[in-house]
Amino acid sequence: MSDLLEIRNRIDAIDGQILDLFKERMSCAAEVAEYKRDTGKPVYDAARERDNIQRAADRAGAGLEHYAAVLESLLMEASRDAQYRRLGKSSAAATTVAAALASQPPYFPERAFVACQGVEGAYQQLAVDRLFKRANIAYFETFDAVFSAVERGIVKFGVLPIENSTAGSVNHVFDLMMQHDFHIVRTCRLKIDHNLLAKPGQRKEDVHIIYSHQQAISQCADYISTFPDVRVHVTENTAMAARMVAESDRDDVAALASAACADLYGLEVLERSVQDLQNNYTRFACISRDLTIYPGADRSTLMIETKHEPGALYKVLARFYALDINLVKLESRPIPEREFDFMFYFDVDCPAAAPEFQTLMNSLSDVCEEFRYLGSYTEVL
Ligand SMILES: O=C(O)C(=O)C[C@]1(C(=O)O)C=C[C@@H](O)C=C1
Repeated sequence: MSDLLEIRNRIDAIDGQILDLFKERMSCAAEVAEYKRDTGKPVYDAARERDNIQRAADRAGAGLEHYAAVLESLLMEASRDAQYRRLGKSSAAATTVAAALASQPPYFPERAFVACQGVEGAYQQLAVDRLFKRANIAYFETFDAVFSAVERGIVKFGVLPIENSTAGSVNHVFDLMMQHDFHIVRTCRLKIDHNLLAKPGQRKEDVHIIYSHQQAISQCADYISTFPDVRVHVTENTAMAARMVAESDRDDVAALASAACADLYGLEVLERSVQDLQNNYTRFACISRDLTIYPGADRSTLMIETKHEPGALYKVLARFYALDINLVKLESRPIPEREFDFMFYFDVDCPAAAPEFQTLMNSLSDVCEEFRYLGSYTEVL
């Protein structure tokens, strides 16, 4: 058996040779970039890349072809990246981000006219209060109406729930994102405590109907299962549920809603914090029609449609990896009227002004079918 140290010495020597060749390859890339500057040829050449990958796989032979293909892709990834940097080429998305950064306002507004779904007391309203010091709130019946109000300029901002730590993403909101034009300018995270609310004097033992929003029902599923005989009614939001209980002439109904709703609708809290997991948080997005990047924006959201081929998502992820950009959320939603085609939402952790973010914006279109930049923002905790 060979000595480990001796094998490692051989590996080090091989790595040295590979690195020398890598540097040589990268200086060829620089020459190619100059050629492309003079001729106006695009940096990305899909046919050439396909041939290179095939050649590498064939040459590596059985058992190694996959590794060789991945290695060749990574080499070309680095080559493309260096070429983009050298040429200082700016994609439409990178230009948009640069322009927004150049006209950055000094701070996030304290007062605003804001749209949210539901009625007074809904968690969205609590999120608006977390995001703005003083907000005039316009309530709409649906999430779609909130997007439309922002899109049409009726309000400057809209606030929508996007994900919950217990029940997951608010799929409906993600689906609507595909249909509307908007930007995310801030997000916030709110601790959510659901309470069992009923009319004064009502006993928990007599409750036979519970009203609440689907998300709250999911977050309290174990609690609801402790009621021996109860029917669950889904409402548009939790505050609506509280209002229905207050207006009902029955004496066996209760709502799962915020404690604020008890005061608002003259109800009593029969039981506090009844969600299954005490660590229950919801993230809300503050959207606006215009792209504004406020100071401190260190998170961005991208909507990406990948090619329908093996490794398509991997190539996008490799871009983040190559630029050392951390991914904090990845969500996929089916694209309507297309069979098993998906839209991916990525939240990335990277200051909007960082050079690697500019590089990302410049090079994403090479590895995906389409992408939309939804904005860069700060998350308020
Ligand atoms: O051959 C080219 O046109 C290059 O730009 C070089 C290279 C490579 O590194 O091999 C890089 C990018 C292209 O997409 C194809 C190939």
